[in-house]
This record gives sequence, structure tokens and C-alpha cells, in this order.
Amino acid sequence: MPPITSPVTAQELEILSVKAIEAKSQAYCPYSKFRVGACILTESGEFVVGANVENAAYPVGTCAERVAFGTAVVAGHKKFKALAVATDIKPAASPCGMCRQFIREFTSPSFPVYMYDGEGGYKVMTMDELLPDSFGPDHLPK
Ligand SMILES: O=c1ccn([C@H]2C[C@H](O)[C@@H](CO)O2)c(=O)[nH]1
Ligand SMILES: [Zn+2]
Repeated sequence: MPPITSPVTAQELEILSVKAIEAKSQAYCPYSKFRVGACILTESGEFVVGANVENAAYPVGTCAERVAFGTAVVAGHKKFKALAVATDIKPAASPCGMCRQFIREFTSPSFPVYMYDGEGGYKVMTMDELLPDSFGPDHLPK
């Protein structure tokens, strides 16, 4: 059985959402003009933010979610409680396919992804809902 992600408190969720929404202002998105902010709550109680960073060579740009997870992993974090992603649209946007696979590497099936719309409303889905029947580290030969 996969590990169950520990639940997020109402206070943690409030901070997570504020930081994800604030992180939109750090986006570098001159091409799409589509601001995305992300914030991860680590198992140790730290908040790590990211925003999308685009590039003149369009496909080279990275999403907010991968910036946040890359930053957190490089800072030494290995376990995560929740992710919030914020955009200015409604209904809320959800992580792209590449990000779903990237996040899957570091999370359990019950890991919650909170998706905030431009009015502060949100929907929440687990990683298993976002990426069912997924491929991960355990599928590779030892
Ligand atoms: O969940 C998402 C969806 C899109 N983007 C970024 C990629 C690109 O910079 C811009 C438009 O797709 O939004 C993210 O960061 N996260
Ligand atoms: Zn993405």
C-alpha cells in the first residue's frame, strides 16, 4: 500500500493559497501573459514557491509547478504535504501533463493539489485523480 499523505490544516491551507496567489506576481511570462503561481507545503512545515518562467524559444519555458518542486528538492526536501497552484482564470487551471508526471515522482497517490481560480475559489484533486495508473520510480528494475 502506498503511504498516505498527512492532511493539511485549515491554517496551512490558508498560507498555502496566499503564497501561491502572491507567487503569480513573480511569473516571467511575456509571451503567454498567463501568470501561474505555485506553493508547496513540505512535510517539515516549510512553504516553497514557484512561478512560470518562459523563454523566447517557447518550448524551453517551465511551469510554476516544476519550478516549485525543483526548488524544493534542491533545498533538500523529499516529502510534501500539498501543492497549491493559482492562475487568474475561472474555472481554475490544473497542472499540465508534464507537471503531473514531474510531481508524481515526489508524491503519493493521495497527495492533494489545490487549484485556485482568479477569484480565490478552488477545486482540489489528488495526484491519483490527476494522473491515474501512473508510472513511477518503483516500476524501474532494481
Ligand atoms: O498549470 C500550469 C499551466 C500553464 N503554466 C504556464 C506555462 C506557460 O508559461 C503558460 C501558458 O501555458 O502557463 C503553468 O505554469 N502551469
Ligand atoms: Zn506544467
